[in-house]
Amino acid sequence: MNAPAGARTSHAPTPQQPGPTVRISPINTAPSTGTTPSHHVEPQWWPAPFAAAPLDATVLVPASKSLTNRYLILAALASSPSTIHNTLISRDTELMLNALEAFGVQLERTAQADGSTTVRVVPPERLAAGPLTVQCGLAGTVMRFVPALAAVAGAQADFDGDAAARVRPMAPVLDALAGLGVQFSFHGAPGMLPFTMDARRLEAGADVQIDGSASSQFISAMLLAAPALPGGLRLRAAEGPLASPDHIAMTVATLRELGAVVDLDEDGRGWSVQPQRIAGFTVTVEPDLSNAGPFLAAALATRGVVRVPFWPATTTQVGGKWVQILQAMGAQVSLGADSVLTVRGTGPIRGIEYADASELAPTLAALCALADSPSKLTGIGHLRGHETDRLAALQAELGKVGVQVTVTDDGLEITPGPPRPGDLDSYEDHRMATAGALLGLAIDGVRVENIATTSKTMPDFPKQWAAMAATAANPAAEGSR
Ligand SMILES: O=C(O)C1=C[C@@H](OP(=O)(O)O)[C@@H](O)[C@H](O)C1
Ligand SMILES: C=C(OP(=O)(O)O)C(=O)O
Repeated sequence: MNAPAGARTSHAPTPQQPGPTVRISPINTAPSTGTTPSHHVEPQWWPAPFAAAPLDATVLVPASKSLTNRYLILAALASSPSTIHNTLISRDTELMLNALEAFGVQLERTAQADGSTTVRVVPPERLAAGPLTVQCGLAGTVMRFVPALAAVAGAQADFDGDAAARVRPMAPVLDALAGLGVQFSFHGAPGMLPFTMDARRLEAGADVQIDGSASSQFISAMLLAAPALPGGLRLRAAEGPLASPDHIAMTVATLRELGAVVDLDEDGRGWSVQPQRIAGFTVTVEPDLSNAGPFLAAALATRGVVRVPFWPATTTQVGGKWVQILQAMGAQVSLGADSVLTVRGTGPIRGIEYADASELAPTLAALCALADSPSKLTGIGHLRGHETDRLAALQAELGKVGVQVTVTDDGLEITPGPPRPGDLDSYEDHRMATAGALLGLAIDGVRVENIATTSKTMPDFPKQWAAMAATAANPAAEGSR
């Protein structure tokens, strides 16, 4: 992964010919009305497709949110233009693209013949220092990563997001930036959105300590900005568990891939990043392996076959762990020389004990709900601060379909029972919505509220899910992009 700066790094096939440059209509980034408590909206119920027979589908999964938003931040900080092939276009990445434009970054989108989008990122000589406004929606990567970018820009910036974003933890990354001389004024609860920051007196950092127990994104934010900070950065995690450690490793790998020099302390809890201007780069974003999860799990849930093309041979995505997880739960999994991952469900689903599932947890919990034995998920206490309190949400929603869920200090114990139909709430949480879809595939009579919330990372989810489910009735049909 240690390619020289500016090297082409290829993860998935690069679109062959650039198509015409067009302005692609942006995904709606406005808060959905359901997040505004004062505004009553009728719930939109989506009848989840039920598969009465095994699936036989191939699903083209769109690009990774986590990699797209990391590459976008690093392209904004680069010394020359970058080209990001297979950029994810979804609510979270539109919010990031909008934020970059506020800092004077020029973006040129090209629609490719294969349906993917290439974004050329042209950073300004100096990032704009505002005053400017950043709308974070419910995107953790925007609300945590962009304040660090604003610090590097020496900017004055207002940050806000959805109602649900205003209760997501922020303080550790803001404290770390305050340690570098950034000033904050909070307009709601201290340490939370909305706030105004003033980074005009940014200082070179000595050692910075950061609490990484509520989200890995605090550490990732500081590391992504680190090469551009005066003097680089020496960062140590404070005592306590590290949330979603795979995402920190992804950040380090992405920085190194683009030529940054990052040294890791022996205990894995400290990072030294040298100051440097990263050169512009060309990359192709991998498919989102976390979003592949519900589709792959569907093979197990229906004792069918699901294939995902362009599966990377090696990856830093936590979703790469689906291979081991699904095998442990009873699936046959193979990765062909053609990079197609094939998952086959042939028998009952086995329960699992699993640590650090991170963003895979809602889908995994739904699969555990369909198993023939209990499961235990640990290392996910911090999911209380995700798009919603996912531990409470999973307990409530799995309970509706007959599953007993105990919430522990750092996870969930899941004991399946006789399944029953139910109406499942999604809490403005894309992964609760996709977990509901998976349950509905196996349990007849499930409806999911506000399936459109999947636009956070996968706007075509309902269409692709329906196409996959339709292969149960007609084994010749293929799930389509
Ligand atoms: O850096 C990232 O891209 C992410 C880090 C993780 O956040 P947490 O550490 O808050 O779990 C993950 O859950 C989120 O979906 C994406
Ligand atoms: C936790 C998630 O998102 P975010 O990047 O908003 O934290 C997620 O996608 O599961």
